[in-house]
Parts: sequence; C-alpha cells; structure tokens
Amino acid sequence: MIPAQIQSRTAASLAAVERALAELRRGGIVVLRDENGAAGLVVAAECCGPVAFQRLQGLAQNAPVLVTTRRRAEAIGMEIPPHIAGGMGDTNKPITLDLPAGVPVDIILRPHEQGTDQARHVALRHLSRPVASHAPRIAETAIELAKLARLLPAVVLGPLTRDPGNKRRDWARDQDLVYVDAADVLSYDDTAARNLQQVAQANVPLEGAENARILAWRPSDGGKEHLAIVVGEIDPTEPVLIRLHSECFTGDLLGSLRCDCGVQLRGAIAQIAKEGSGVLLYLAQEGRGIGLVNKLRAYELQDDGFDTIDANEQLGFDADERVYAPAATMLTRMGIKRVRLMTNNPEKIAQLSRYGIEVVERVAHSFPANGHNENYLRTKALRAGHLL
Ligand SMILES: Nc1nc2c(ncn2[C@@H]2O[C@H](COP(=O)(O)OP(=O)(O)OP(=O)(O)O)[C@@H](O)[C@H]2O)c(=O)[nH]1
Ligand SMILES: [Zn+2]
Repeated sequence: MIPAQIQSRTAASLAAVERALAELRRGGIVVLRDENGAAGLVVAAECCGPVAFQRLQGLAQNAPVLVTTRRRAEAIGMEIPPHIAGGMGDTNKPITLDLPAGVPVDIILRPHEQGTDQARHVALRHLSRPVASHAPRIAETAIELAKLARLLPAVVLGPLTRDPGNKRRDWARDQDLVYVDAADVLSYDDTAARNLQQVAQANVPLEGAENARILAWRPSDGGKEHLAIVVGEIDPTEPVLIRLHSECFTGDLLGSLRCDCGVQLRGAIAQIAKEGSGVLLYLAQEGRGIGLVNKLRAYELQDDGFDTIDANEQLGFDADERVYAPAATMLTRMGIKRVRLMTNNPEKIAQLSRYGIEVVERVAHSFPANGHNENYLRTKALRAGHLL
C-alpha cells in the first residue's frame, strides 16, 4: 500500500506537468525550475504568438534564446562546435541558439513546412551557431515538455536568475504563470506509467473474436487511456500470447496503406482468437510516440524523399520515442509475467524484459506489402533492425 502523502505528492506532480502541457499547447508561458534553482520561461516555438513572446521577453532576465534538439539543428545544416555537440550518442542533446531581434521564432520550424533547401538557407542565415546554454538542465527539460505536449521539439527560452531560495513558484503565481518543477517533468512518463488505474471493463464481441473484453487503464494525471483487449480466458500460469500495438489512427481506423498497422491489428486479433486466448495492448503512443500531427508532418517529409527514420530526425525527434512502461504495468496488474510476444521489433522484447516481463518466445508478425508500404517495411528491417 502506498502512503497517502506519497499518493497525493504523485498526483500533484502529474497534475503540475499536465497543466504545463496544456499551457504550452495553447501558446502560453511556463515557468520551469530545477532543483538547483536554475530557471527559465518556456513557450513552444510552434505555438508562440507575438503576445506571449513579448511577455516572455519582458519577464526574462536576458534575451530569449531558441532551444531545439541537436538532430533538428543538424537537419537544417547547422554546424555545431565540438564543445557544444556532446558525444557521439548525444544526438538528442538540446542545442541553444541566439535569437536575433526581429527574427521570427518559427524560423527553426520552417524547413519542415516548406521542405526546401531555400527554407533551410533562410533559417541558417538568421540563426547564428549554437551557444552554451545558461542552464542545460532547463533546456533539456523544456524540450522534454514540448515532446510530452506532442509539439515539435523547439522552444523559446527566457533565462531567469538562479533562485536558491525556492521563490520561483510564488513569483510565477504572482505573475499568473503556470509553474512546474523540472524533476516532475523528467519523471513524468515513469510516474504516469506506474500509476495506471483500471477504470472500465466491458465485453465487446469482435468480428472473429466474439469472446473479447476491453479493459481501459487511465494514468492518474487524467491523460489518454491505454487499452487491453483480452480475448478468451487467459491463464497467467502459462506464457500468454501478447501483441503490443501502438496506436495508429491512419492505419487502424482509416485503413491507410502507408504502414502495416491495420493488417497487424486485425491479424493479431485473428491469431489470438485462433490460438484461443491472449491480450492485445492498444497503446496510446501514436506515431511511435510523436503524436498524430507530427506523424503527418513526417509523412510530408517522406513524400519529399526522406525515409520514416530520417523524417522523424528531421523534425528533431528520435527515430522512436515510445516508452513501454505502461505496457509492463498493465501486464503485471493482469498477473502476466511470461509472454509469447507477437512482434518483429527487437526493442519491444528488450523493453518488456527491462521491466521484468519474460519474453519466452517471439512470434513473427509480418504481412505482405501492399503496393504503398514497401519502403516503410524495408526501412524498418534495414535501419530499425526489425526481424523478418
Ligand atoms: N513517426 C512515424 N510513425 C509511424 C510511421 N508509420 C507508422 N507509424 C507509427 O508506428 C507505430 C507502429 O507500431 P507497431 O506496429 O506497434 O510497431 P513496430 O515498431 O512496427 O513493431 P512490430 O509491428 O511489433 O514489429 C504506430 O504508432 C504508427 O502510428 C511513420 O512514418 N512515422
Ligand atoms: Zn500505422
């Protein structure tokens, strides 16, 4: 049993992050502070209007800067000095750029909108080379906030003076600004995953799997639910046939042929039904965790010739931003510890094992190409290590 004060601390931490995400999405300013007192004002670059920008400029101690990921900076052809670039594996390190007066903040985003070399050159002409960040942890957390809000990983950051006395929260309240602690942002995914609650359960007979139930699991911040589709009677003393399916609005609902999600979804239910029992976890992590809107942006880039991995990276994301902690929590709560996992993705096997779920067998789960998704399937095999 978790003590009540810890529960309420957890709920408060999740709620603070949720408020910050909503604020960013509507173009508002968020005050971010780390445990050492470093602080900054954050507005998401893609939502930053003139009113928010001027307010941020007025409140900040120094001139606002643009922060994006190293991937994004490199994608627009920016040279990153070695002392700022970080190590080889540091491709998602935040990169701080001076924002010269009069340069619109969305300049860093335009190359994806227009997808042209010309837009790249305009961005490069206006933005100088990266500078050292006044507070690297604040920059890193601001990027994490933008990603959690399913926005592009680029923010305007207004530096604030160090606040050893923990007065920032009161200051933010006085200014009527949303405040969040960096530690709450960085632990958000894990905290939300550990605190899933089952909130509904109903019989939903499916075509080809009439003995099906859907269980809905809600993170305690009120975020989007994950679903478990249970077919037949599972026996947790034996390895259970499991499919981890990441939400794909276009493939699952519309039957998009750009990917293989639709056939994989229906194919998984059919196979589970054929074997008698099993669980499909329908995970709220659309677009490999970047959200539907960013996936559509990635599709635009793919139409310009980038593959599915490069397109994510052009936008500043990692190739795959999914987390599997919610999946592990749901399986554990259902008493499932050993699974036969239907997947071609070795990362899913590694992640479940990391969270203590034993994958006793991988069950291959591939379907023929459909005339539109050959490149997508080839890229997953060649570049993401998917097994055939
Ligand atoms: N960012 C991005 N996401 C995509 C693209 N195409 C499909 N997706 C998303 O990729 C995810 C596919 O998930 P899955 O089929 O569960 O996973 P997988 O990594 O292919 O692995 P297995 O199917 O288990 O072998 C869904 O969330 C889709 O929305 C794309 O081009 N870009
Ligand atoms: Zn899909």
